[in-house]
Amino acid sequence: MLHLRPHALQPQALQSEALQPQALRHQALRPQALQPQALPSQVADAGASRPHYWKSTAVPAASARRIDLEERVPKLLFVTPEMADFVKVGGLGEVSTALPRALRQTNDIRVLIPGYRQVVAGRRITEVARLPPAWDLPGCTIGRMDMADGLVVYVVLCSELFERDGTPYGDGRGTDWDDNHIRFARLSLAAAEIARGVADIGWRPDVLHLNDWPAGLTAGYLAWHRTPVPTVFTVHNLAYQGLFDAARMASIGVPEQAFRMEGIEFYGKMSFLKAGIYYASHVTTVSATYAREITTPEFGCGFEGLLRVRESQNRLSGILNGVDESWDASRDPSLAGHFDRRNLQGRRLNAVETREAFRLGVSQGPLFAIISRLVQQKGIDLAIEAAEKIVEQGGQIAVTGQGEPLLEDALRRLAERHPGQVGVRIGFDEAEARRLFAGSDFLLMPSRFEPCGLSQMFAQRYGSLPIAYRTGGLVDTIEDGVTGFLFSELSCSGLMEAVSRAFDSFSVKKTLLAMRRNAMSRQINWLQSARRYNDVYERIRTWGVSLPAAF
Ligand SMILES: Nc1ncnc2c1ncn2[C@@H]1O[C@H](COP(=O)(O)OP(=O)(O)O[C@H]2O[C@H](CO)[C@@H](O)[C@H](O)[C@H]2O)[C@@H](O)[C@H]1O
Repeated sequence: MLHLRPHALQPQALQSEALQPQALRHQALRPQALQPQALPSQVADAGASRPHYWKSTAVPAASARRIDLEERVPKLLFVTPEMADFVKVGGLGEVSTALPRALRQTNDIRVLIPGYRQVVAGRRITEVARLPPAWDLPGCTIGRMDMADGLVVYVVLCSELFERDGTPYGDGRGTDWDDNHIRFARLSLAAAEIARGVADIGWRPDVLHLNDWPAGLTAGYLAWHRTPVPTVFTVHNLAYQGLFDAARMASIGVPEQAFRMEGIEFYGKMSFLKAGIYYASHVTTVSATYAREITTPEFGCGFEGLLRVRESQNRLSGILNGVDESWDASRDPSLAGHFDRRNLQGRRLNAVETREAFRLGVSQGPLFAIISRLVQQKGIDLAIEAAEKIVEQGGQIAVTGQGEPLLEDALRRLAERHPGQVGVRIGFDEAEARRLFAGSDFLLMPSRFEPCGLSQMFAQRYGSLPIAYRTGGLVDTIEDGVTGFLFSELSCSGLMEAVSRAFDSFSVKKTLLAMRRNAMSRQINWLQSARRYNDVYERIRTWGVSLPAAF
């Protein structure tokens, strides 16, 4: 029996998520639900992506060797709702750009992403397969893009679902799309059908790597269709659960038997996140500490019981994210001044430019940065409280990010109260963020929970020392007093205790310089993460897939 309890950590964005009761539509379609039809044969240009050896039986010796090698390279489909090459809302977008590229060295990895406007606009895309409608999911086309560096990206083309103004998840003003269950079921079913070979794109993955709730239902479709393809489900943030009214199950082909605790039911709703956790062969999350934390009631958001079971089965691991090579202060084209850990002079130019951009006065005091999605998770309210004291002590603060309107407003008001001392730019400009990492002295990151966190690692790489709550990936990446500052009590006074130590270090230049150098010396890269993922892929391929008995 699993012990599930309501969770307290759900961000507001989710509370508005598609929970309105909806009539059970198209119930008559359900029996056919588990038998998606064969695809139409008009597959344009599929040959282009199909390895030649699939076409020919007479293979010359040299090609045979190549084929042998090709066949031994694992084929991975990486399914994600965002990718910074095209569009990102936060850290998942960064991961989806960097990790597949690191994994390319040892795998034939391809990415599958929805065809948002930002993905398809002005790009050359080759149609490789068509998928018919299923339940309330409209038909779609699978397109293929070859990125400049050779990475293959498949795109689920369905303009009525994906080509909208806004973010991948909503209108960009805080409201999620009401048909997100259809949109991400479409993505997930496309992934499952590629794995089954029903969507013949001339390539079939050995393993699927699914990311966050928008891809979670893939594992469910595979189980319900009895397709023994191993899957890894990565939780980037347990607080986003893809919760929808159970009345919507029929519209996306979720079988009735799946609506139970040993399935996708979660406190009377259906959860795409739970589909991923329950049906995937292996669950990973993005740091070792968060992997432990989510098995506890404090951080488990109600999934701790199931996650404890996965842990006991050796099917839960924490794999730390990396930092990609573009984070190199000696040659980053976004920076106003270049530097490295031996010569930090160039940092000053970034500080000057940042102070100008954020309308801060000239100052000898420390510059604190906040570079974040502006959501409850990130402890922005604590930072705002602490800001008053930081300014009193001679510090300045530059904030960039966007998110919940209430937090955006509170930050604007903070800047109005402290002209020249606090600068706030709502929105997100990657180059400006990089200059801020490179020009600030400290990064404020009092996240209430943090699965891994990338910003603290970017800050360290650019010599800005993170000040963070002792939680999740922050524990695994910040050494207190050496490469940043950690505090243990989640309150304004807890944060201020670490801020005081930061002020102290700022006044002793030798200490500050030593800490900056320590932080910049941290060796964290995506190849380390890729090796760990490879171990997981290898293990689940060896173990095979056990399908749930009920289906
Ligand atoms: N308004 C904005 N628009 C666009 N980009 C913005 C932005 N605000 C910040 N960013 C950028 O997004 C990234 C933030 O990544 P984080 O990992 O710190 O948090 P996030 O909560 O998004 O990611 C979740 O997934 C990642 C990836 O696994 C985990 O590290 C993390 O703990 C988890 O919460 C940084 O690259 C930052 O520069």
